[in-house]
Amino acid sequence: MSESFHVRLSKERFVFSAAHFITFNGDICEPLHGHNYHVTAEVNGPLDENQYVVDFILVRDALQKIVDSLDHRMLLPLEHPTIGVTVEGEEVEVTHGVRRWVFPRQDCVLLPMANTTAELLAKYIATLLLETLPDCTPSRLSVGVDECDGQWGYYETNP
Ligand SMILES: Nc1nc2c(c(=O)[nH]1)N=C([C@H](O)[C@H](O)COP(=O)(O)OP(=O)(O)OP(=O)(O)O)CN2
Repeated sequence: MSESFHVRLSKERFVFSAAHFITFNGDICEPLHGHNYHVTAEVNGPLDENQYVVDFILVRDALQKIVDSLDHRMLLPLEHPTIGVTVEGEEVEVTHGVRRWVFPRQDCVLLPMANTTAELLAKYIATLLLETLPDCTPSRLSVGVDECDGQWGYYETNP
């Protein structure tokens, strides 16, 4: 018989409201728009001395901090092949072809990813979560990001 345990954190307050745009199908670029993103996380592993996979509270508080850091921000990809993102003092200039936007630096989150899709945002959040919880070494971590009422992108890792 094989058995496994996991915990899942899926709370109403794991929400961030942020603006973004992505490109798709080559070089089609969305207009700037926003989402109320929802986040969930699932952690697998053996039980510890408390009979926990991991303390809900630790994961809850770490995930909440990450979610809050993305709330009310412009999400910008630093590794996009055709979206240019340049920090100039207190401003961020963003270009794509002939289009150009300028945002206050403090309103932006500059993200190490090629496109701000739900999938890559889920990977970013999972990576930060593992960094924030060095004592948590799950056999599997899955993070989901919902862009709009049921359109989830997931990232899963076996660290
Ligand atoms: N697999 C993915 N597919 C798509 C993603 C993604 O991140 N992963 N993202 C998008 C777009 O960002 C788009 O904003 C989402 O599409 P849409 O449902 O049209 O979003 P709206 O906020 O406009 O929702 P409405 O219900 O139409 O108001 C596309 N695909």
